[in-house]
Amino acid sequence: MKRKSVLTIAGSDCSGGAGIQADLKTMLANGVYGMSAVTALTAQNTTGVYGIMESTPEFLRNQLECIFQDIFPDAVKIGMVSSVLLIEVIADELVKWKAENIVVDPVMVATSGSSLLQDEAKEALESKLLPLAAVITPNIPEAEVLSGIQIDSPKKMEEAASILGTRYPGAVLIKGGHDMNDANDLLFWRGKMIWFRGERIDNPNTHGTGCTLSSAIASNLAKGYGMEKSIERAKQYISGALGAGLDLGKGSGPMDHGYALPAFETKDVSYEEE
Ligand SMILES: Nc1ncnc2c1ncn2[C@@H]1O[C@H](COP(=O)(O)OP(=O)(O)OP(=O)(O)O)[C@@H](O)[C@H]1O
Ligand SMILES: Cc1ncc(CO)c(N)n1
Repeated sequence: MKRKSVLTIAGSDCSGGAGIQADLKTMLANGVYGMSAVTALTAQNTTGVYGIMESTPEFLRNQLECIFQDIFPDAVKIGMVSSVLLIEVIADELVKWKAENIVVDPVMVATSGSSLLQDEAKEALESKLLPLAAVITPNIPEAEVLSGIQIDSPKKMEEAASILGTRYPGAVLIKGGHDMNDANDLLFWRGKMIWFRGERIDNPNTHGTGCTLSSAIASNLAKGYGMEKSIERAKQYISGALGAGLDLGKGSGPMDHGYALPAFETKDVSYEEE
């Protein structure tokens, strides 16, 4: 039996809610075979990022070669890549292997406020990775940095999307999770603006929402859905994962990636604290 496969190139989150761990859980839940090339180990939890240890460029290349030579991914999601040399290796490998359906989440700052991108790497991200993407998925602060304009209204989101959509060949999805009123995301694609309306779910546990959305989009593209359908289904998935109301950790906790999975465990594994 064959299955569509997706590769994530991102950082590890030892607390399991974001990064590689969120990506692989999302891929499993969305019916694709997940693979990972680790760019960095992070020591983090729901309250913050306390350490980063990067992969060497050589070892990242080694991981990518192993993957592409063997199980060629139907889509690739790129998350945290914090240094210029790692960005160069990724761009080089993706071009060499003619990777398709590339989703770039330009991760700059974690939900907890910690920086995940070195200053000089921002330019490399812009010039080397964003041009390879079928879609880029900045949140509002990232879209402000990339477009150079301040975003304080839906009109400004449209302006930033159009600046980025004109600059890069792929689609641009600006995520509205940082808008406190609702959770509407804006897609600029092939000259059209398309709003994806999302009801804001009252849940403070949003660790890893960005990683999860981009992995769900990559999974859907791998399965052959078009761009709009892939985003629509990814939003449905993330709303379900947030709405499931998992509550773990002392800070902004993780979502329930497995909310829609038939689990092997038949006992009810959820419980309320006394
Ligand atoms: N409270 C919420 N209710 C419903 N949808 C939400 C909520 N918060 C975020 N989302 C959705 O989650 C997705 C990710 O958006 P967000 O802006 O949070 O990304 P991000 O900032 O990159 O995430 P991260 O916190 O992982 O860095 C978007 O589709 C957004 O609309
Ligand atoms: C490893 C990693 N990637 C991305 C994010 C952004 O949420 C995070 N917190 N950690």
